[in-house]
Amino acid sequence: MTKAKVAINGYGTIGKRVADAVMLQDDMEIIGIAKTRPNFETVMAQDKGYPVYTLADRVGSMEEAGIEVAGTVEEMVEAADVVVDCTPGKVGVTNKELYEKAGIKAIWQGGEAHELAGCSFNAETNYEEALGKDFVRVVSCNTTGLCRVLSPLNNEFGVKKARITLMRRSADPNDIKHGPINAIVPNPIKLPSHHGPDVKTVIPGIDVATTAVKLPTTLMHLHTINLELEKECTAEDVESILAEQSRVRFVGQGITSTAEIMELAKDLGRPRGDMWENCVWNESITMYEGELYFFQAIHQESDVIPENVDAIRAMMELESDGQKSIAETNAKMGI
Ligand SMILES: NC(=O)C1=CN([C@@H]2O[C@H](COP(=O)(O)OP(=O)(O)OC[C@H]3O[C@@H](n4cnc5c(N)ncnc54)[C@H](OP(=O)(O)O)[C@@H]3O)[C@@H](O)[C@H]2O)C=CC1
Ligand SMILES: O=C(OP(=O)(O)O)[C@H](O)COP(=O)(O)O
Repeated sequence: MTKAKVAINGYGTIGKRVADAVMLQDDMEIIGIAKTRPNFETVMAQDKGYPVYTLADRVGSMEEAGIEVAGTVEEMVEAADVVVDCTPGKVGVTNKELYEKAGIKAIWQGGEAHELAGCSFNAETNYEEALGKDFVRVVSCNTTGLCRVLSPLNNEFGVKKARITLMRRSADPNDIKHGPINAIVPNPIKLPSHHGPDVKTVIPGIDVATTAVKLPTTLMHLHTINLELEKECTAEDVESILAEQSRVRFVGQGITSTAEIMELAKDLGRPRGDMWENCVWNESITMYEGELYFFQAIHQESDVIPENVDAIRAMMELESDGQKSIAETNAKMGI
């Protein structure tokens, strides 16, 4: 089988994880990664055998630091079928012209606007929409977590109204620049937050509104979900629909916090301690005065990784059936 040639532009939190997940698949491979600086992540990429590319004016500084440079970012995209842009939010938009010029497909992340790609993606919800597309955006970690539960519940019971509060980790564990360290910050202060409108780019027409605050934690986001449903149902009915979702994991057995979920991920032997699935406390699933409530936690560093793999498969038309792609990605990653 000819494998799809994948380039990763931006090898940080998301980029390095996408690279490793792609290499686990049979139908795609990494042909290069791009970094701007010769730091430990660049050295690790080289040690793993990924050809390292960089910006044209950074070749010298990379080589001085002992990195073997395979070429410029322009040369990397020329050699690829599809580039996964994992540069920081709002940087990705500046690369569109480069990808168009090279005539290759591109995937952006949730830090970019929907309009950049015109197709916002969540594998469980709209895999088929991305088939053969040139440009796709994998929605942000929180939006991915919301789509994974709202989509099946909407299909089964009809979501009349969704009102969701997101408690966001304020920075990733390796991030030494962002806070707060000792405060709770309404963010954004203007409501609603971007997540509700973002969900609508994947599930058109759904009535969803979100508010968000940032907390002094780095581990995971936590959502309080409140839904009014069209069809009458019990908490058990909801639990059985969520139990069928391969990227939703029920947590209990003494797990009362995001910290214990991260410990579970390490105990499972997951690479980097990643938790790719939404973690729903099934004990929290409650029907109260006719409305549904539950809590879920989202590992921001890793939940979008299998979605990027599925997006590549759809855009490259390696698999036309979304459920088959999800099953393949899950099997290879160990979900
Ligand atoms: N972190 C998260 O929790 C999540 C992030 N996202 C989204 O994923 C995207 C990437 O975020 P994340 O991985 O956290 O970001 P990081 O800051 O961890 O990584 C960004 C990478 O891009 C590189 N980079 C910076 N500037 C450029 C440039 N001009 N050209 C090429 N590469 C560049 C950096 O390299 P260098 O160090 O060499 O400068 C770094 O490797 C964003 O859109 C974000 O919103 C989505 C879900 C979750
Ligand atoms: O995609 C994410 O969050 P989001 O769903 O709140 O936009 C990531 O956690 C990155 O968010 P950040 O912009 O707070 O670094």
